Amino acid sequence: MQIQDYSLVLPDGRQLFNRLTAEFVPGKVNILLGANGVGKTTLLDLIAGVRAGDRSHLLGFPTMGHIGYEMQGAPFTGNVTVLEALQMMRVLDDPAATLEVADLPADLQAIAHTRFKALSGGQRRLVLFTGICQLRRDLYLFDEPENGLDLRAVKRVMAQISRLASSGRTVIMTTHQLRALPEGNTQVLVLAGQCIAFAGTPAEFMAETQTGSLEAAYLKGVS
Ligand SMILES: Nc1ncnc2c1ncn2[C@@H]1O[C@H](COP(=O)(O)OP(=O)(O)OP(=O)(O)O)[C@@H](O)[C@H]1O
Repeated sequence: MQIQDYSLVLPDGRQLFNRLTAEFVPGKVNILLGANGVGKTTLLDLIAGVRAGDRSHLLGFPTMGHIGYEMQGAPFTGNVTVLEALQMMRVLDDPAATLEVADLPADLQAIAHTRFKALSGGQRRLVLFTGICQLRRDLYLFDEPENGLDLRAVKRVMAQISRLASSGRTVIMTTHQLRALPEGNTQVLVLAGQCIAFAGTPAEFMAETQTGSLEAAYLKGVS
């Protein structure tokens, strides 16, 4: 899955991408890093097809119906319960599917009948994440999936993302939290200077920047 030679100028005249080329490795967690405002969400929106753009620069990506995208923000109205929200997402794949409280991850069972308007921000994110993961998709896009989650929830989310990749699905995620990344098969892509400034394994990133941690590599790599 590749983006080739993609340039984008924003409506206010700022150039966001300049001949950006990126390769996302199938069956891996591809972790997109970069400073605030550098264009990570814009790239995910483009891949997902929720942002208009010249798609001739996108090669090998599945079509929209085969992509699961956890965007920032919750797409449900306040009166929908957690169980109803997950049920609604589940029928996207299988109209006859039913969901019981016992089918939910342990951390969501206790709030299964709570309405969205009564959930915390982190709980809303967890519901949305869980709903996306229960869909069978070839490509999953997660935009800062750890955002607002407590440490235990972050571990569950990252473990689930690792499982998606080890089951052969491709994941592209953005994050600002380098201390809690998915384990296993990961590739780091650093978006800086309007293009992908580095792509490789976390170990290669540290070797290239001659640093001993991913945080140090990031700070050196994007400067
Ligand atoms: N609706 C919009 N209209 C105009 N400009 C926008 C819009 N949304 C985003 N931008 C601009 O596009 C640029 C990239 O935004 P984007 O959300 O992709 O960055 P990001 O790398 O995901 O940032 P962050 O890490 O803060 O989430 C920013 O400079 C932002 O000002």
